[in-house]
Amino acid sequence: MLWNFQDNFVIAPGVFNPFSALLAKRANFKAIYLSGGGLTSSLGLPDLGVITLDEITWMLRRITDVVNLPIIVDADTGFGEALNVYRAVKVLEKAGATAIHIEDQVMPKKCGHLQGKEVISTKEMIAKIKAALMARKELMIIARIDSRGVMGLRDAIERGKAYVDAGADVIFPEALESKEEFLQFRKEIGSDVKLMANMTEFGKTPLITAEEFKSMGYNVVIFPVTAFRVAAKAMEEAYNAIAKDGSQRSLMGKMMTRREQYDVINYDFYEDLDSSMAKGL
Ligand SMILES: C[C@](O)(C(=O)O)[C@H](CC(=O)O)C(=O)O
Ligand SMILES: [Mg+2]
Repeated sequence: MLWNFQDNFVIAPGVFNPFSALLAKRANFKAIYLSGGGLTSSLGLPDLGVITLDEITWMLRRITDVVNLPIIVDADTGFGEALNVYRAVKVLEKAGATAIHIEDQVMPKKCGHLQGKEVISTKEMIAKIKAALMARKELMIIARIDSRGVMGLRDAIERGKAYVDAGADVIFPEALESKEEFLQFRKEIGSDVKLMANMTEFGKTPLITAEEFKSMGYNVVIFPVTAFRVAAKAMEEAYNAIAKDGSQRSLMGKMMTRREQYDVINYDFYEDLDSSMAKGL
């Protein structure tokens, strides 16, 4: 689905499968974010660039099959060099991505909020951005800068300017460490550049609200792994309770009911379709 930037400010919560995406839509979000961190964890894998283009595309297709919302896709480093970025953009756009972000880390990439990251040169990243622009039809290209934790804020700002000059549609300064840094980044990059912020937990960025990001002039804010982390804790509790009590009695009040679950997946539509088929329509 095409991006509608008319609002000029969008909150995109992270999703990691179609069910989570359906829940985000029911909560009235106008866009969603397919998180590499959430997806890899749900596969029992680390977010170190070990999943393939095919794997994320498969999940993107499953999500866009059932949820009609703009979706930003985490394309990590673009699955290789500029040539791989070119192909990734073709494939992800065809599978329904509205925007993708590619980041300037070397492989193996890491979560942007961890220590020990390394970045590629500005020149190499510009080649990736240009390849992405050549490949896209309408997909938005978000350039993620991972250098704040490696070379400092000044380097991140300079990269931001260079990525804008290369034609990136949106700039994503990763893992800034305070509101002051977000403000300084906005000030120095200029008011006409679209900016995305990442409000992940347990990382380098303190908790900042969407409203605060909006007032600091950011255009998109993602909450990439929040729902996954809450769900993970709830699942852990459920397994432990069953293991301990041999019963789910203590969990009943915490569950989505069967009715609610079926409403999310539009169950009745399929039942009705089946019965009208049986009656010959
Ligand atoms: C935004 C992110 O790229 C993601 O994959 O969701 C991660 C989030 C996280 O690990 O908390 C990131 O690198 O910040
Ligand atoms: Mg990621």
